[in-house]
Amino acid sequence: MAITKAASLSIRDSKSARWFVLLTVSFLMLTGYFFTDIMSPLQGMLRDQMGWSNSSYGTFAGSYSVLNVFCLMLIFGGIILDKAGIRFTGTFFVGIMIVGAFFNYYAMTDTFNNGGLGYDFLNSFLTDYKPSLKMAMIGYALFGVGVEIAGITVSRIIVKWFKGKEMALAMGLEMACARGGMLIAFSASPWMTGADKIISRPLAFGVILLVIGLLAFFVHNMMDKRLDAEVAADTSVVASEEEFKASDVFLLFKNPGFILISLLCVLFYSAVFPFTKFAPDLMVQKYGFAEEFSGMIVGLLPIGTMILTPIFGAFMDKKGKSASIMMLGSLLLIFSHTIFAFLPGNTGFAFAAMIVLGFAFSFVPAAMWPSVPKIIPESRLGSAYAMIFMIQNVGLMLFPMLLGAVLDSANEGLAEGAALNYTEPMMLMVGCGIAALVVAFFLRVVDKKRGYGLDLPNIQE
Ligand SMILES: NCCCC[C@H](NC(=O)[C@@H](N)CCCCN)C(=O)O
Repeated sequence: MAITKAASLSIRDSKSARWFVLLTVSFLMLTGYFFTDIMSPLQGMLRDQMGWSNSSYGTFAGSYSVLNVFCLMLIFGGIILDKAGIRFTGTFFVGIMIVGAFFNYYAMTDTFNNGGLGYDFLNSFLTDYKPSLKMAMIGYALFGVGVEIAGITVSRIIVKWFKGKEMALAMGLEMACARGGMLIAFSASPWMTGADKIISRPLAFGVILLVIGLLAFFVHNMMDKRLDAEVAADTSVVASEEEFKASDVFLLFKNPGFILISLLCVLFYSAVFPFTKFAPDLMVQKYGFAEEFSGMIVGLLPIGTMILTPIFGAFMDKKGKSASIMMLGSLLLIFSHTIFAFLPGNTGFAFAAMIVLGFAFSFVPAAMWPSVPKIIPESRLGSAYAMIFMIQNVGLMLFPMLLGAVLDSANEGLAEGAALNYTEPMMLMVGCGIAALVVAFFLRVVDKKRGYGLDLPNIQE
């Protein structure tokens, strides 16, 4: 439903109400991102205790996106969101997220690995893959559907409450909270396994946190219901019902701005999230950090972005320049990965590269997500975010698998106990950065030609 004219004040005009709504959904995303990265600093333990190779670990990390890509789950999610609304879609898919997380937890328990429910079945086929890996992949794939559609729903919620107001700041703050979840996962997960290194412990905590996130979403639902009731009762609001058709999804591809922003999204994020899956191990292997601290070094990345994303968001709300900032962010991405790939394994370089990556990972998301409503009409935003996420998920599926496979093949025949060489996997990341920069350049050109206003401020006076 697109609101074409709002005459009287509504609950969304109350600053405290809309910021409170933001708090509830941001907390939900924090819990989701926490679980997403909960296994990332445990790659070494998974190798030692579960017998997972680097390729197996990469396949697990990529399984996050398998259902999203092959079963088009994000497209269905976007259509459900546009048809059934925010409250139903959010609640249902947060539920899926919790179920998936529970399976992922179960895969790591002794109960399962000592022949628990499903073990024999999963052990009966594709015997090269451990049952723990298969069960974890089923869980993570379901979780990936839930958390991605929850993310699309949250983007839609922020547009609903903040359009024409502090939208980039709100999106920046929501992403900052989500990064807070990553930070806790990277720094706390290895410690949570305890002295006896029990992998299932942090996962159990993650499942409980997700349930609390669902409760926070219920609070949002109450506020959303009130806003909808106000809109329905306000006769001065003309709501134009644009009936959504599945074929509309294809219309998105007639829009060059949409194509370029989707491409930028997949290239940029493929060089960030898949990298973070391997980054703690990179810190151990290349820079010689202890396993317990490796996650904390990677945690510098979300810390930086938590501070910078809202600041850049607020800047773009007032001053604009989003298209140019996306180019700058892509350039910094190349610098950072070049340091990881080619400079010596000196800890100073590790910190420097992480800080540069922090700037890149703040610039591009802060500029890109609030740019989507400037390119796509509000009635199709659910489907547009869904399609962008779906294209992005192709990268999130392939790149961890590729990184794991390249890492294994580059280190074939390595002496027992010798450090893994990460140069080749990191060259892949540099390649993504270069391609992202080229796409960001064309996006800026197309913006100038078509007048999307990407370089204009978000706040309408
Ligand atoms: N309101 C902005 C939403 C996008 C934030 C963006 N998240 C994604 O792109 C997700 N599709 C992928 C998240 C993967 C890790 N959980 C972000 O920058 O985090």
